[in-house]
Amino acid sequence: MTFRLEKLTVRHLAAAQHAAPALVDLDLVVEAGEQLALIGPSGAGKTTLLATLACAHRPAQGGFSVLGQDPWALSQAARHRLRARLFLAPQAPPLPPRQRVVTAVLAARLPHMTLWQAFASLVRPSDPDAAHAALARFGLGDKLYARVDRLSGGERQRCGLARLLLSSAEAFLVDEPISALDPALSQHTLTTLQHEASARNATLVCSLHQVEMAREHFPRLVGLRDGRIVFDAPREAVTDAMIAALYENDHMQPHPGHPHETPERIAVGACF
Ligand SMILES: Nc1ncnc2c1ncn2[C@@H]1O[C@H](COP(=O)(O)OP(=O)(O)OP(=O)(O)O)[C@@H](O)[C@H]1O
Repeated sequence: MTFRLEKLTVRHLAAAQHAAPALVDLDLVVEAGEQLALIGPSGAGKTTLLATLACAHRPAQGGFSVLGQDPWALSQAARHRLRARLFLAPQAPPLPPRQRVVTAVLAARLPHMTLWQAFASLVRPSDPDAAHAALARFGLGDKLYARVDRLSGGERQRCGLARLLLSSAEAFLVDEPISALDPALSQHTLTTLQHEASARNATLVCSLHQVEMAREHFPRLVGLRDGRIVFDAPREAVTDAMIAALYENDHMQPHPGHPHETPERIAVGACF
């Protein structure tokens, strides 16, 4: 089993005291190698849930285990090792400006390097062929030596996903990976992520705003709204009425427009 949540409640540290928790009483079990999509309106809690699974938010209440361990009962060093077995791909990867794409992609391996190897890899990319192969799978083979601040939004997004291919993570937590991509690239990107997860029997939890893509690609759909799980079902069991209810009056809800947790808090490059 990769994740087990029992009556899990999560509050943002920066949230007002009277504010409702971002996640409330969540019960969720995700088995090793499962692929599921998180869907739900803006502010539902999808990003918070992914960051919680990545051990970036300490839950306020409830039971939580990751790969058989309670991350918050571990020492900091042990939790760091546990995080290195997970990969969180944020919607907008925090790539350092002026860095070359090759260096940014190879940073996925930093958690498994010694300090000396990590330093040396910043000066001279350790394995450009591997970075090229990962980028090529997302159609970015020609950007190996481009500067990350000269990439388009969609290219940056795919550069962040190329990192995932180089990590040795057992679970991929991917936040809206196709929000900046056109329909053809979206299909290709989701398929690539899913193939990679299947090939290494990694768990894949992916938040998506494109409900039809979620239904087409993922065998299990979890609908979140107001921090609660509204449904958790195989795609065949998810009806149009359930989707309509999940998003009902969504257009009336203001977009939260909040800053997410800072990259520093989540980890360098959000790649553990
Ligand atoms: N850093 C933060 N500080 C305080 N509150 C936050 C923070 N990040 C999110 N929230 C609040 O937590 C709740 C869940 O937000 P979250 O970003 O997880 O939703 P989401 O489903 O990912 O939304 P979207 O689809 O718009 O990205 C919202 O009420 C939001 O305002």
